[in-house]
Amino acid sequence: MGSNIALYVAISVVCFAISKIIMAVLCYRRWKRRQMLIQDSFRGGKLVLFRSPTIKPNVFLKKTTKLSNKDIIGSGGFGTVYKLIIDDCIPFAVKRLNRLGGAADQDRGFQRELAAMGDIKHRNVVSLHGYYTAPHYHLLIYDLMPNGSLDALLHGKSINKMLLDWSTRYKIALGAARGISYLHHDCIPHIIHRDIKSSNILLDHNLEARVSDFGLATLMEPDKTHVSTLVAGTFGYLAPEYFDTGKATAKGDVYSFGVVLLELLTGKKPTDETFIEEGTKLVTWVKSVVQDKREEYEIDSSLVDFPVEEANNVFSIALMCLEAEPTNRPTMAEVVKMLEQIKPEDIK
Ligand SMILES: Nc1ncnc2c1ncn2[C@@H]1O[C@H](COP(=O)(O)OP(=O)(O)OP(=O)(O)O)[C@@H](O)[C@H]1O
Repeated sequence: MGSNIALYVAISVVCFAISKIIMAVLCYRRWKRRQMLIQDSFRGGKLVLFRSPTIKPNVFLKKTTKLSNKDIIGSGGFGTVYKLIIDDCIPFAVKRLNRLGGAADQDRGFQRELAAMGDIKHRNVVSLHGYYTAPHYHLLIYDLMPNGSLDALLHGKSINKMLLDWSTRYKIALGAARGISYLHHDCIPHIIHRDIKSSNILLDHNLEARVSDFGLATLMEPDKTHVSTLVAGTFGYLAPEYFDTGKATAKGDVYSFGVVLLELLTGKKPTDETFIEEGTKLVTWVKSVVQDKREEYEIDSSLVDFPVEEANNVFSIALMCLEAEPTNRPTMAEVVKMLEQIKPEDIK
């Protein structure tokens, strides 16, 4: 009897171990299939594509390594961004990062991070298609967002601002909130963006928001990230506690998102003198606007026709996000729910 039990236990343990090994092999094979690696012996680099089976890797490699100044669409604290068109019709944005001369194991960490970023797929997050790594630089390959950044639309040429009517602004706010909420709550491990701002909210052909640059702050060495940055993040968007602790948190992202909401509502930059007049902090300013019921008068003057109650509700959400005490701020999942309640008929 006793020996029968021992036999059953042994068989169960062996079956369990075999099933785990089979699962691991299947996962590895699936992962291998999803990643395509091409060695570039000419430049001593390699191209890794996560999920672009329709594109011939050699065409990709040739075009990616031939980008020039005429292809530049912008530049930021991390590097220069180029437009890359494959087969005359498939557009990508390629971000060039200068290498920090890291050791081989640092490089492996970098590549692991990129592979994890490549796994992230959400309609409000800019997808990473792959990367090219060479001795002196890295190239990150993203979807190209044809309508550029929210920052450029809001604060660039005034003609562009006409695209941003009230329902578009609401759609952008909700989309960006969903993208950040996905990074915070649904990605394993959870991702803190660390640099939420209007120039990192890009817009697709339907003016749907896509959060970009997630993970970059952690990929790059802190002191190499941004000129206007204390450690990571951008002045005007940083939560007050960050100046004391230097620690990036999900509630810090919530604060930065509150600043973006204010930008959408008022059309002003977070560094606008209205917000910093005589030492007035952003949160104090919003609080006084909401308490004195002045929201309507602070709305962007280029918004001629908008539902006042909806705008007031967005103001109140911004105020909650900008609470000085991080624990008093809502989570991004709660922000999404509150925004959805403003226009329940519009929710898709
Ligand atoms: N995937 C993309 N599609 C279209 N344009 C993009 C894309 N990624 C970046 N850009 C544009 O390239 C420019 C530089 O972007 P980048 O992210 O390097 O800098 P930034 O966000 O302005 O500043 P920072 O580096 O401080 O985050 C911006 O004008 C941005 O709109």
